[in-house]
Amino acid sequence: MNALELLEQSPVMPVIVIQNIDTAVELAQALVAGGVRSLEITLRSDAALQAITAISQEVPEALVGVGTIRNARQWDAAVKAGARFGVSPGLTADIAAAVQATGLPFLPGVATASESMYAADQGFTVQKLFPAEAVGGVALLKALQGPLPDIVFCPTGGINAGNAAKYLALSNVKCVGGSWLTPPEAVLGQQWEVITQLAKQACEIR
Ligand SMILES: O=C(O)C(=O)C[C@H](O)[C@H](O)COP(=O)(O)O
Repeated sequence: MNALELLEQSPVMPVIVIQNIDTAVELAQALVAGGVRSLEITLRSDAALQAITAISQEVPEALVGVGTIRNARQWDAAVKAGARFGVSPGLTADIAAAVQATGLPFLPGVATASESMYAADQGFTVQKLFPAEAVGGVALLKALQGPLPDIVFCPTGGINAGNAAKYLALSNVKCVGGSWLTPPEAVLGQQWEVITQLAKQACEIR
């Protein structure tokens, strides 16, 4: 699977923080039950790598990736743990080289035309616009379409059920990312039906 095919899996990619390893597998199952297969597990918690391994072993329908990659060591560790794609808030030369060595789909974060051009130069033409709402959102994406028509974006940061459709209507957007499918209180309270409903609603946006 390449990065474009990854974005075509569902209109929303959940950005997930696993605080308690015991919730990882059931959370993944709840999202998959709602039709969301590609799961970005961020490296923002100590349980993240363990969660990536547990989900990749126990939820075969899920496509598990890693988020918040900030250096090449983290990428290598996540791939070893079972991550099949990666997402980063930005891009460094070291990360680009480490990702290229694995050949796995990867969405580098960009916030400006120059960053987008740098990432494309490194071979990444499918990118995450981050933090989407803060850096210009829909207006910025429309403006980038003229000079950078071949770049495809997954905007993330400040996107929710209320504004996702505006993004998904743009021709240079194939998917949006967001944490709203996994509200911490629903995850900690193990309200899996709530998560499944949020995932179902997300699949209907467009
Ligand atoms: O952790 C990462 O990998 C990031 O780069 C940032 C996240 O994608 C956004 O923080 C999600 O944004 P919200 O949906 O507004 O919560």
